[in-house]
Amino acid sequence: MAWPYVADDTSDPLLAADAEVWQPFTDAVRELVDACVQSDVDADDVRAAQADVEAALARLGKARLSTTLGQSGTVGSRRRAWGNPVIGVRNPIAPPLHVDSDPAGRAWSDFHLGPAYEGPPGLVHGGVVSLIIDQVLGHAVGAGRQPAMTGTLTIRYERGTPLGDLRVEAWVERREGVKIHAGAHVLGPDGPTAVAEAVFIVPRRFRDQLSDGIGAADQGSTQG
Ligand SMILES: CCCCC/C=C\C/C=C\C/C=C\C/C=C\CCCC(=O)SCCNC(=O)CCNC(=O)[C@H](O)C(C)(C)COP(=O)(O)OP(=O)(O)OC[C@H]1O[C@@H](n2cnc3c(N)ncnc32)[C@H](O)[C@@H]1OP(=O)(O)O
Repeated sequence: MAWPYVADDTSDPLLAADAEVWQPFTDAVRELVDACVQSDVDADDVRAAQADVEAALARLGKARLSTTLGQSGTVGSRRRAWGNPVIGVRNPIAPPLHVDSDPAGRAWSDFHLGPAYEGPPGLVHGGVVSLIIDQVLGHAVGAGRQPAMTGTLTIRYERGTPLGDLRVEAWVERREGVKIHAGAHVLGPDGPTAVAEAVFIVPRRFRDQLSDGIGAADQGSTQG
């Protein structure tokens, strides 16, 4: 199977200009989602707001991409992740996270989760915790420029993760051929709330393209 992205020739300045248009719009839709789960207005206001949203939908629906955003972007550019549900600049489902990483295989992010991510009362939905951990693990593994996918992800929920300000950290522990073992945790105000172990796999279809790095000596723990 070929590389899953359809590269285009959009320049970085054009992408940046595009992001400046879409970022504020996405932020506004995200606020709309928050209003949807928290507003306490009466039925007339809800119906009027619905008509406004339907008008916006009609305007946006005038043109549509023929592929998903993830497929249509240029490899190596920010656009590839614009639809991503954790970091995507065009996805209001994304909190969004800004993830930092280093070449040693560490990744981390300080982020905020509001009521749209609630599971148990006042706490983050466990699936959302998993979503965020998976993404940031992907950055830790991807920092070594390995095209790897999550093979197995095990999460131990130590205690409820409170809505609000949180931090996630992930690290590559070791490599065994095409398998990359990594760890992660989510930190709340009282310490770790969820601790994860993962095995990422360099998919069969990418192995031939990767002669460097794969099967290299163990990297050792890089937990910060
Ligand atoms: C893929 C394109 C990625 C390109 C990325 C490029 C650069 C990266 C840069 C930045 C990245 C930044 C952020 C990343 C963003 C987000 C991260 C989110 C990650 C995800 O959200 S990703 C979606 C969920 N993920 C899946 O959708 C996987 C579905 N699945 C498969 O696509 C296959 O199933 C696969 C590939 C897993 C294996 O298939 P395969 O054919 O390549 O494997 P094969 O049989 O050859 O096994 C070889 C050795 O791996 C062992 N092994 C096999 N499977 C295993 C498993 N599941 N767990 C543990 N070990 C496993 C065997 O036991 C054997 O081990 P041994 O050699 O010791 O016997």
